[in-house]
Amino acid sequence: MDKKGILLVNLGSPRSTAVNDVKEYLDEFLMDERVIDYRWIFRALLVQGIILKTRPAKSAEAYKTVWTDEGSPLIVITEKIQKKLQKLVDVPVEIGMRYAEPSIETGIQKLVDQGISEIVLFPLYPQYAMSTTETVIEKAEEVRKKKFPKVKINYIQPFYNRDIYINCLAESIREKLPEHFDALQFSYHGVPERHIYKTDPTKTCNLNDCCSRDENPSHQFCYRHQCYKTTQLVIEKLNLPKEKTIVSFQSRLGKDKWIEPYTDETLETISKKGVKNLAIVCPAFVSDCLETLEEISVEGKEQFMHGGGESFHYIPCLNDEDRWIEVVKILCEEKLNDFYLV
Ligand SMILES: C=CC1=C(C)c2cc3[nH]c(cc4nc(cc5[nH]c(cc1n2)c(C)c5CCC(=O)O)C(CCC(=O)O)=C4C)c(C)c3C=C
Ligand SMILES: [Fe+2]
Ligand SMILES: [Fe+2]
Repeated sequence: MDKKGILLVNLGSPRSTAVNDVKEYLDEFLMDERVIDYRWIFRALLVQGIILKTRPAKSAEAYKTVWTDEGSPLIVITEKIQKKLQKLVDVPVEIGMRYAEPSIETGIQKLVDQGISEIVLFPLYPQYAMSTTETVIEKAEEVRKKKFPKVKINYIQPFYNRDIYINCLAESIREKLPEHFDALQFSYHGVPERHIYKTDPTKTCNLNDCCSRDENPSHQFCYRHQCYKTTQLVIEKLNLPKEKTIVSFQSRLGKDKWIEPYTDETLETISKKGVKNLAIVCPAFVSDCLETLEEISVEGKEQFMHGGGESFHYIPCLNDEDRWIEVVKILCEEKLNDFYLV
């Protein structure tokens, strides 16, 4: 029988906080046509001609504030997830990053070196976007066809609305919520509006009321809907009144219109609406990273306090919590079993 293995795929981080390493990482990341989706020549002009001239130095400073002795939080946490999962399953588990090292190719190679020919690949993103799940699958397929044509890969689909995930996220939030808070904010990574229009096969999403409708064929590829759905399901589990919750989108880049409302603008203004004590969680990320530890916990806190806020409580990602590892195990096992059905 063919030997099976698991590859956990996360976004990836620079090799170090040196400006040149950050530049190399941003170059690979932003030249991905599913991240900056302009024609190659315009993408190259924007990324190499403008962004990479100034951003690497600024981002390197930001990375220095979150970097640990073991390395980038995102990589270190993904390794911890791998180690804990490995204790629970009887097939080899490796990790791969969409950008930089250890790459998806390195991860598949490590599995192949152990005699594995059937891989369950888990993109560690709850919600679908062309810059999340889609780019991971595209890259893995490119690598598979070029280097490992005999290997079969079974992909785990976005799990933003799965009961086991929602229960896990809700319990994790419940444990970490402070006793008193005026609102719980769900801040998701943003994407340009154009990405959502582009990936909507039904061309019906208007990025407005339709994202919060219960049934709509566009939802399968609508990142904004999936973020709202995760939020709705979690607040139902937590029994929170909807008025005590806020959804927003963070980490804009460039001049395009990104999905709204924007986290930074929300943080600066909500105290005027009576939110003085805020709890905030970032469910687009399963592991803490630059975007949560710096952009939200540090910059976001400053924005909120500057706007008149009184207390700011950041709720960490699921990281390597045991209940989350259990969910990862169940989702992987479903796909491992799929191989037996084919
Ligand atoms: C969680 C899902 C993510 C989506 C969707 C996403 C889209 C997206 N990101 C950029 C630009 C940048 N993102 C950066 C960091 C970053 N992004 C994600 C996740 C998503 N990105 C993570 C987990 C991280 C942190 C990585 C780490 O090492 O900790 C960065 C780099 C940092 C910086 O310079 O600010 C950029 C740039 C775009 C343009 C985009 C959608 C089109
Ligand atoms: Fe990002
Ligand atoms: Fe939508």
